[in-house]
Amino acid sequence: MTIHIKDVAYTRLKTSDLGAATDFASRILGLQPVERTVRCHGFRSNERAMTLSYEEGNPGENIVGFELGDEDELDRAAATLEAMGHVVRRGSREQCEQRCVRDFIGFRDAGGAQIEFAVGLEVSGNRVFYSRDAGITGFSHVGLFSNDPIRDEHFWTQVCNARVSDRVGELPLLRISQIHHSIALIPAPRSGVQHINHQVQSIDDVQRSFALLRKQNVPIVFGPGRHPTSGARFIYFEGPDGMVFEYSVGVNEVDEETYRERQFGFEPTSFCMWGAKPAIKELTS
Ligand SMILES: O=C(O)c1cccc(O)c1O
Ligand SMILES: [Fe+2]
Repeated sequence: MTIHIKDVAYTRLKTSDLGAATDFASRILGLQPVERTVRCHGFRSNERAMTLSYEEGNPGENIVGFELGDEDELDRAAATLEAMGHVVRRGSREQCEQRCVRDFIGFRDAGGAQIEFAVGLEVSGNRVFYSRDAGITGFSHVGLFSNDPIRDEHFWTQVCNARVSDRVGELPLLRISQIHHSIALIPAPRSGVQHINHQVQSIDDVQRSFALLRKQNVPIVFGPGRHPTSGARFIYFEGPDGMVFEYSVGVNEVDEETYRERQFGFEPTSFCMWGAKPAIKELTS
């Protein structure tokens, strides 16, 4: 039975310098700090209590969490994954509290990426109070490294409910709702989170952040530009430990009845229709 993912929910990032990482998440990225223990700092970007966290550890060991419908769905997902040979861990009470969820399971996908499926994601009664006026409207998608995009696309689309919206060369953009994509699989000889996308309100916000990032000497690795695939106007920049962050606006919605996946060539114009060239090695070679 298909694992029905509702949404991408959170990323949990590890860093060797917690101070610098949390400073970046609030002062540059602009998220709202919400929880702070000695070892772990949480942030929010939408109605949910927590959508991103930093803790001390090996930066390669990041986690991405997805929302499932309910506990039955979670149990079925655990059974499906175990039948496929994955080792599935149930979240402890403490781990659930850290994530602001009622329950979750964690496993490594075939390429070794740490994935979590969670239910009962806590929502905050207070609207988000962003640390800076970046115009963020929410957490929207993740790029995941994949050392075998065909295998991983099969997992997300056959074992789970994702659909292919577009492919750029071997790089599939996968949707789990009407939004053009929530997961991008980036071919690379490694695993884990490659980039984290937040939507912003307008092209003005993209341009304002471009100026701010330059002033703050944050490496801009792509854009400002416009993706011909999703239609979004974007800018990508590099955060702590080499993690790439993207702001974008205007991601197309897909009509499930009439949409047909498209194949783009693996070339710069497929990533940006304005002529910007990515300084991200996985998007160039
Ligand atoms: O928005 C997109 O279409 C897109 C395409 C390639 C790579 C990305 O990160 C994207 O967000
Ligand atoms: Fe993206």
